[in-house]
Amino acid sequence: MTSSTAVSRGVRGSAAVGSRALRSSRAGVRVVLAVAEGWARWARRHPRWALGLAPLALLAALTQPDPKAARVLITVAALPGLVVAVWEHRWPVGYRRWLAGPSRRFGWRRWARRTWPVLARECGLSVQRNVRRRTWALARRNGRVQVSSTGTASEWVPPRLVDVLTAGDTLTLRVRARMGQTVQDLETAAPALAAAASAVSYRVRQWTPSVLDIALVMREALAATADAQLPDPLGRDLTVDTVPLGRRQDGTPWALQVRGRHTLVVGCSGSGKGSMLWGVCGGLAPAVRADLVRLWGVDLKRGVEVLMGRHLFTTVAITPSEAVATLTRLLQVIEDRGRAMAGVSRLHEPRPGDPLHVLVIDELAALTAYSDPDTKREASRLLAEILTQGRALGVVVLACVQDPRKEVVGMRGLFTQTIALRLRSAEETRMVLGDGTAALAPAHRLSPAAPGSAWVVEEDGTLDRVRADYWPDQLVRETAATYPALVVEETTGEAPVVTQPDDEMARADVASMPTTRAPRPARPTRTPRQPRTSRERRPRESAAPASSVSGLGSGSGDHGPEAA
Ligand SMILES: Nc1ncnc2c1ncn2[C@@H]1O[C@H](COP(=O)(O)OP(=O)(O)OP(=O)(O)O)[C@@H](O)[C@H]1O
Repeated sequence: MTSSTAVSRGVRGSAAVGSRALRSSRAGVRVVLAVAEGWARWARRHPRWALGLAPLALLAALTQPDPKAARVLITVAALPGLVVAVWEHRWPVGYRRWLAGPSRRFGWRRWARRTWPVLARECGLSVQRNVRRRTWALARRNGRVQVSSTGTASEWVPPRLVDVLTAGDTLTLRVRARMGQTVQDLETAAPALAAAASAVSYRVRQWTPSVLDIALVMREALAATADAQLPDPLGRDLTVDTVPLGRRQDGTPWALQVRGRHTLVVGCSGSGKGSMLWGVCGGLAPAVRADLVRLWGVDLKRGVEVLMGRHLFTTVAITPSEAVATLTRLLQVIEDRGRAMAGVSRLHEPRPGDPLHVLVIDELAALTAYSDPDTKREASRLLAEILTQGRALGVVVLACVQDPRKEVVGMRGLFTQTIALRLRSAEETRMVLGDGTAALAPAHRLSPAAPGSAWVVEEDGTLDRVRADYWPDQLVRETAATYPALVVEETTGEAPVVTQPDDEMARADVASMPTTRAPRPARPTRTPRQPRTSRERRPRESAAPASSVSGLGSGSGDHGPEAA
């Protein structure tokens, strides 16, 4: 018995010693991990320092008399920082995705949750209330023993922070208005919250009637220029609803709705209107090649901008009379299509041969404000008709202008979406984006160092900051050469000529163009085209436009003469 007890004691004793050793080694591992994590965080914020400290730690270790201490020194002082710094340097994308991004977002969430009571109070969202509190303590009062006592205390009551969400570079505070408060009160405090969080900008979105999302953009994702790429050929779905134009302020892609929208792009000189124009024209290029879209260009600044990608356009007008002829032709298209669609369809569906017509006007003011009175009057009348009737019939307008005043763009209100590039004043921002937007979407404060940046109004009424990708001249030429328009029309308003541009010729032509956007001395002369033989035409693509000489692109399929 004695021996078995001794044995069992011995076993228990050794087990206890073992488990103690295990516990202490686990604790040691936890300490090492905590130190490494702290190190990694520090090293992430200061990668160059971390990298610089590694040789110092190595030096210190080499001069250590005790080799064990030297090893510990190297491990603790240098290794985590070194690993992080090397990771960031060699694999920046993975580093940002797996370490820097999550750790940054974790920090934002923790900061928001911890500081919310103070944040809400300092930003004017909390109220002070007197509350009755019961405290539990034994006390003798008036000869009686009391277990608890009640008293009043004053405390700050913030609105409830329902959730804290992070995605990309955005920290979103989902806040429920407290009793007696409205979401407008929460919205008013958004600039102060953004400033307290050192956010680059913010946007608000009503989640429910009493809950507001305040999205704080914590890092500037739009600082760097991004070059556009040659668009991919059209997919099978043949859709032209939106065109990708660039990035949003949270780093996600930004696409513009084209079909069913008239777009007005406003920005002062050098703000990057060209990026928007080529973003749309270049983005639609594959659809142009499939005759799913036809681009009609009006550029009264001698065609400097639009002629850069001439092959993409069905027609280009560079004089006031040509512009009026172009607008007249488009109105004719609207009338023909309207007749064909009446009672059949209420919204035009583009298809090859029955395309979406996009009128692209580079400087609208040159047509509606600075041309001679007759042209001005006629052009404004025609454009107003196109803007009011064209949308559902598959004729949309994209116009760029520097000055948004009513005397310059009288039909400003007829555009269904606006893009505010850098503007000159808060007043202009209000004119372009609407009342009350100057504070929420300060387009007049966009940096001249970031051309192509703009504020846009989203479908749900929220405002977002975006930046268009840059279209260098070479890319414009290459895109035009790769996807030349199938149908080319003279600007005099004559019947369209269906052509199958010779790709080789187009490329050679493009290669010989000047490399900068220098004004051309004169418009390239074009010899009247001879009708082509049926063998030269593409059977399907040519059939529709050829038969629609007077009704260019007016409905096909279900609702158009081309259906026959
Ligand atoms: N998205 C962009 N990203 C970076 N740089 C850009 C971008 N868009 C334009 N830029 C730069 O800004 C310059 C001016 O752009 P752009 O010619 O498009 O301005 P604009 O608004 O059309 O001016 P203007 O009305 O005087 O013609 C360009 O030469 C280019 O260097």
